[in-house]
Amino acid sequence: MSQVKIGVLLVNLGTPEAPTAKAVRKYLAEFLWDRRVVDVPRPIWWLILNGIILRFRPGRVAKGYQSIWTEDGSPLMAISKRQQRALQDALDQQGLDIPVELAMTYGEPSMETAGRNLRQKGVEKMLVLPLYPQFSASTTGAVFDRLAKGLKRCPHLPEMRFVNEYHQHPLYIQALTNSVKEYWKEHGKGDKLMMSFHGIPQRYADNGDPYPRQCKATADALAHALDLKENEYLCTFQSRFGREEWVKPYTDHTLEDWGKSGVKRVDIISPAFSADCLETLEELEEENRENFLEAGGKEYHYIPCLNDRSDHIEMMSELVKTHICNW
Ligand SMILES: C=CC1=C(C)c2cc3[nH]c(cc4nc(cc5[nH]c(cc1n2)c(C)c5CCC(=O)O)C(CCC(=O)O)=C4C)c(C)c3C=C
Ligand SMILES: [Fe+2]
Ligand SMILES: [Fe+2]
Repeated sequence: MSQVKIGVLLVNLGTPEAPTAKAVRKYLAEFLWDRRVVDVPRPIWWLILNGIILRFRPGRVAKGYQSIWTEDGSPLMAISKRQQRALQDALDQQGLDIPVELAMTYGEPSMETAGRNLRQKGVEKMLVLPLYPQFSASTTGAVFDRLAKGLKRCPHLPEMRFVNEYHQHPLYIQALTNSVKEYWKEHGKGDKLMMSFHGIPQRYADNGDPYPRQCKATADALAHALDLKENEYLCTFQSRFGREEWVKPYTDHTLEDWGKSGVKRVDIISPAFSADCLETLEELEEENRENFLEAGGKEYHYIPCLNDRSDHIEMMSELVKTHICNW
């Protein structure tokens, strides 16, 4: 390894500062104005976003955040901070002098704040690790854009490396496998394992976004590691937004079909999220549970995200070491 100091920038999406309509409006206004997320031409989108979405959605979504909010704030933020500290400890314990900072694509801590902190610690080479196992232009691509924007006025750029994805990394698949096996050991095994990934519009996939293909590859690798037969698991997509078609099969529709067709127990895991968040704790734990049970299902088991599990942190540490090799 070189003598020049290397630092790690861990990045996730961002979350509202409070579970209030005002804070959610501020968050959604920034997030949904990003062309990587919504690519509708700006004048039309400005009217829809400001005239409709930011008027009605924040109040409803704030109620969702209220139902999952913790003493340490939004789960996504609290867990991301724990991940940052745990990765820092893991690198320290290996005798590696590599500072780790956390940044969010939207809101705080911003790329500017985190970058400044790394610079103050003497970092000249920066490894950017977006915590999205599957590459999507709407998430990983947005990290890249936001980073470039944050560095626009920087007079001396750090040298950079960027982790695009790790959807089939053996330690990622291993950590997912461990979490499912541990869950089954404690709670027994369901009739089916649903692997529910956050969706994207089908049009984005048609235009070349590799995300759904990588989600399916993750799902198959996990099923293989768990020794599941084809009819024992399914890769589905959740969290639709807007009216256009999103990648299928849809999580909610599938759960309804399964409930109606006599599937008694479903176990559900969401491998695209490195930390539990609104989309898992509210949409999967609460909303979709109800969908399945109302359709006739009997038992619904949500398996938590990898969060700050030690095997997840070990995977991050290995990713860091591999990507800084010969630098
Ligand atoms: C895991 C990867 C994610 C992809 C891919 C993704 C794509 C994507 N998302 C939206 C719109 C919304 N997503 C929202 C919440 C949200 N999304 C992700 C991750 C991915 N999104 C996370 C981790 C979260 C939760 C944040 C939290 O605070 O807990 C929301 C906000 C909630 C709501 O209003 O429903 C929106 C909106 C689009 C349009 C998109 C792909 C184009
Ligand atoms: Fe999203
Ligand atoms: Fe959602």
